[in-house]
Amino acid sequence: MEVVIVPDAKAGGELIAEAMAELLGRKPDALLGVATGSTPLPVYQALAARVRSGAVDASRARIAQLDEYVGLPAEHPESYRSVLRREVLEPLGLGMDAFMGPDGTAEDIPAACAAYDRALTEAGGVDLQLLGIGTDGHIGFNEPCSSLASRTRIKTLTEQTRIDNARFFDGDIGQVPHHVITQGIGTILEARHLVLLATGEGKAEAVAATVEGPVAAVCPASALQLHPHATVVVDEAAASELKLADYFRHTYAGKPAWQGI
Ligand SMILES: N[C@@H]1[C@@H](O)[C@H](O)[C@@H](COP(=O)(O)O)O[C@@H]1O
Repeated sequence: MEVVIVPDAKAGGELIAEAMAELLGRKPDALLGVATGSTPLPVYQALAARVRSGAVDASRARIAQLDEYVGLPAEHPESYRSVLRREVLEPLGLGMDAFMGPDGTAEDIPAACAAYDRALTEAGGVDLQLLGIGTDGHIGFNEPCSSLASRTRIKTLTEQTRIDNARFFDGDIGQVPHHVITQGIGTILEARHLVLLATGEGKAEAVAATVEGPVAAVCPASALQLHPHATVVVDEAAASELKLADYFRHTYAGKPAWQGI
């Protein structure tokens, strides 16, 4: 696992957008796995800016969703499908034909989950999966004690995650769904490159457990330690609990620029 400590969220966004740009340069129809939440927004903004300036051609990019609320109609402004249309697809100039995601309103949720796992495989697999992290160490919506081998399935949100996400629902926890569909940890680990971005002090403990703790289902993000190409990008605040911060700084500073992340 590589840990890159950047000065701030904007720098993190630029670094990851550059990795996506490089990927699209060598594989124009790359399948980009994207996450919701506030953390990844600087990545999407930086990538969209490169597309607008002509530095990147994203016209053949494909976008795969990580997780979704169960029961919110697709057109609800806070369904993750709507969020990704607004924050990722439209800014990149992509239509919904470039998008794949699980159906949170399906009558048969287990069948919809299995269909999504199959669709990801049939699409050739995710090339680069961008992840955020919950304050409890969740990735996607894989809450603590999720199986590290899990596939896409329905999960129940913890109270803490519903409190954290209430800000997207007028601060009203009553509006935050209890159930979600999420790519499983086993599904996520099949992506070719995992890039986790964490910013702010609120994520420092979860980041330390992810990077320096044991691989344990109680911290789902620690499963990244099992992946051959995982990059954790953190700002100074999110890095503040890392015991090996100086080592990570030193290693990254000595890395040849052509290697990217
Ligand atoms: N399902 C999403 C996660 O994918 C995201 O990583 C997390 C953190 O969000 P934020 O980046 O806003 O802190 O929120 C939600 O729970």
